[in-house]
Amino acid sequence: MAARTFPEMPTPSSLLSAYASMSTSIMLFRTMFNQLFPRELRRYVLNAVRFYWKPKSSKLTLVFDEKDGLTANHMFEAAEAFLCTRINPDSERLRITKSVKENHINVKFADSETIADSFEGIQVSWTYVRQQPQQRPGGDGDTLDYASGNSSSGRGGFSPERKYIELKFDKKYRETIISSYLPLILQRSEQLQNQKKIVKLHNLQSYGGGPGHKESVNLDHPSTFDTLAMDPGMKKAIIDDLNLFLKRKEFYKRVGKAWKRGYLLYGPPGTGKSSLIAAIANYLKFDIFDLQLSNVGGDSSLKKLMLRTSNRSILVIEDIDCSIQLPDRKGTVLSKLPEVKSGRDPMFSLSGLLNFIDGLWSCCGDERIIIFTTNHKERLDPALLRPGRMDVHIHMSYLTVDGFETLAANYLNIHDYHWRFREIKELIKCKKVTPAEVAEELMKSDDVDVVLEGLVKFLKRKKMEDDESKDGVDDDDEESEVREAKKAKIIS
Ligand SMILES: Nc1ncnc2c1ncn2[C@@H]1O[C@H](COP(=O)(O)OP(=O)(O)OP(=O)(O)O)[C@@H](O)[C@H]1O
Repeated sequence: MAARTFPEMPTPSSLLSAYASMSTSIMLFRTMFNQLFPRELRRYVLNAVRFYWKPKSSKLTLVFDEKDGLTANHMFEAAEAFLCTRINPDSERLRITKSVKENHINVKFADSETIADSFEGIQVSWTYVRQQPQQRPGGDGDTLDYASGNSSSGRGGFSPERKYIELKFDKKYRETIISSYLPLILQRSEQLQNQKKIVKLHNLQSYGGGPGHKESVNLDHPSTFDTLAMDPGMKKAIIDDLNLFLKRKEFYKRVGKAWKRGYLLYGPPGTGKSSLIAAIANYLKFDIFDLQLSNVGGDSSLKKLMLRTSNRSILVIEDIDCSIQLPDRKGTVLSKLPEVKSGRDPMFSLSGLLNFIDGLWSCCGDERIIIFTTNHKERLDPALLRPGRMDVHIHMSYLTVDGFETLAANYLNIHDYHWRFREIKELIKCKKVTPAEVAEELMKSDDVDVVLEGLVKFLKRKKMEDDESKDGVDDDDEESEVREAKKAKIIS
């Protein structure tokens, strides 16, 4: 068998000299390259190579910075509010906030947490990022104003803390996300803000208050449409009307009318006019501006007060017949201003007032509701009652059987039946009694049987007194209704 021959193996010294000459050539080439191509050109070429060779990402990231320059970025706030409703149950870190004025605790997602969401089948992921203040290059130990996040030096220094939210998704859904998902987030966050809104009661006074006088307080009135004792059909009609009003921004613009709605609430005292106003405010989350017309000196003072009201609010003028000079249908003045101070013009006509408010709100008012209340609808200027002036007239009447059931559920927690109900309902049907009177009877004890027995006695007594004093007085006379209800309120 012939012996196998191997090519001649390089010796270690020849390998070493080849390596040395190659290194020398590379160094020589590098030096020549550096000398021939300036640094900027080299960087440019390198970047170009990197750009074209880098694998392209299929993901797009949208960044919602907390601030847009010096102003708050509404999109950041909206995303933050929206994400509170999307927190994963297995989150490991959450932020908790609450301001003194808020009466609830906010649970928010914390830095570095990621939340997954989906929209029309598109998977997206949200990340909250908080960048600590960083020293800028060129800084030489400048101080940082932690309150404002500003550096005290113009050169270098610290960049302030930066908070932002990142939204990542597949690039091909860019249009859908920007034109549909983001508007949805804005809309949801508005709804959430609205739910949390604390309704305020503002007192519109032209003369200002004394020391310690508060112009606005939180409206703590618990009245809602659920707690209101009134005809269920009427309640539904009011809610539908409010909902329609809210939806009709474009409609009002199209027909060239101020986006406002006027309600006239009338009926005897104690039938729930104020409670209905509070229920409307709580339902819409609109602030209430209470205007005492008797305190208003004239047009200019009224204008100033009106300019203090805000959009999405209810302007309330209670007991309109007592606070303004009202000519009756024949033109004679029925009620006078309690006090006419010198220099003021007391001669407001309600129609004039409405014209004035219309004019003002057409140019600078949105989503406004105006509510007048009166115990004497028959005294109002007919011009005010014409269609188109006050859009809805609501008669708050005496307690009905349905209304009693609502009160029994609210005050006594009885939602179905009690053996006393039959007798009580019969008495309510044949005797005019206000919800306020019955509500007061229902609060007299914690014992349901004692309370209902007391109510039966009260209704019987009222019926007896009424039968005795009736003597030909017309029951339909609204004046007598009011007198009677007022008397009952004082006695109880
Ligand atoms: N319809 C109602 N439903 C529930 N509670 C009512 C109703 N009406 C009156 N009440 C009770 O009676 C109290 C007085 O009622 P409210 O002040 O709303 O009546 P009003 O019609 O505005 O009276 P006034 O004309 O004297 O201002 C309320 O705090 C509430 O507890």
